[in-house]
Amino acid sequence: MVQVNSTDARDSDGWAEPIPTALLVLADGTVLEGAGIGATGQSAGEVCFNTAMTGYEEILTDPSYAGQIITFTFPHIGNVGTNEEDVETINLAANSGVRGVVLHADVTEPASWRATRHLNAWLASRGIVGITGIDTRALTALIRDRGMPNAIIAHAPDGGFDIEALKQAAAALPSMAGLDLVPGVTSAQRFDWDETSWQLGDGYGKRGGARYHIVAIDYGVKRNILRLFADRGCRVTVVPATASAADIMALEPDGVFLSNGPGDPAATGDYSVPVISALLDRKLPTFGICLGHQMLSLAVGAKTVKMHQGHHGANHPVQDLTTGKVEVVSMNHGFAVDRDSLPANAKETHVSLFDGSNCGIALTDIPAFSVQHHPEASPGPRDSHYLFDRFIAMIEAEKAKAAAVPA
Ligand SMILES: NC(=O)CC[C@H](N)C(=O)O
Repeated sequence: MVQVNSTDARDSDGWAEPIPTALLVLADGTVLEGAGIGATGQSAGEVCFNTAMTGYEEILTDPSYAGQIITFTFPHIGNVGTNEEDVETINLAANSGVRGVVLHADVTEPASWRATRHLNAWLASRGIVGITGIDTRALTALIRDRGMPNAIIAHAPDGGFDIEALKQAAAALPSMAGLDLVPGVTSAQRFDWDETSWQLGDGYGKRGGARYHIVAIDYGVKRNILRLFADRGCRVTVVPATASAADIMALEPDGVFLSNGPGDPAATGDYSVPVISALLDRKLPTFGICLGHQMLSLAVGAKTVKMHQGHHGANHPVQDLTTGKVEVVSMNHGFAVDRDSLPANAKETHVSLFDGSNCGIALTDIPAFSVQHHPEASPGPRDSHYLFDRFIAMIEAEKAKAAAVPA
């Protein structure tokens, strides 16, 4: 059984007998014992592993992780504490993302001038249940062998658990396949975004004049995506996932952005595909990231499939087939576009060098492209920032074409 350092209970001989104060109960009945951190209580999700060595706060606030429990393979989670600035979700009031955190070591003490809070207190304040003392290497190996299991994560400081009830609850959890989790994370209202990237000494900035207007459909958007548009002189209007094509066209966008987000892309098809198809008919420049990439692919008739172990990390090699260049990227997805289902007008542009899965498409007859990875790099390497410039260049080219057409 795993080593725990939890409640300091002593038996009659005076020996410390650690009582597990948290459990991770997998759907197959496996019970992993550890010490609770963060919020008390229990929550449920699909367990994935994330190999990123930096950026746990951005990961823990990425709405794409709704419905999932993250096992971090890096051993120093907590080392830079937490702050108010690195939150990625738009929805500050609640934890609309990850359902739980699994660590091997205790939370590392923070050592960063930007830290305002210890990770443990921050997790509790956001209602995120966590467990430490887990053999994360063994859990990662299990996920590699058997795929991402459903689980219940439970934290009770007095160690009082009804293990049979937890096993039953874990076994009864629905598969992530078929789950539409966008309604739980999308914004309720339309809003404007003008914040630009963080600079040492200045913090976040504000956009000056605007060159282009981007309408971003919020399926669970991350802040840094919006900042990278603002950095490039774009006025950004964020609209809820329920916005119609007519609502979006009424805003007169120069380009449309399809955001990242949680859950099974195919389960959103009833509302995402008709809107995206209608926008594609208008030949508006369109750019999608992650869930947005999967939705653009669905809109042109391709299929998505559930992956065995998914891709979650900040160190994944992806090749841009249009230039031949390899970029190291941030990844977070459990579904993938089936390249064999791509129609003739969708060209594969990016491919994962880990497993060969599809990582990007561009349409040949419409100015639209999308990628599976996270070019916003928050967290992660900045190799893929060029995709935002590629999108701006696409908007410019379309404007030049329209201007060249004789009236
Ligand atoms: N980051 C994302 O947008 C994730 C997309 C989708 N929910 C998946 O798991 O594949």
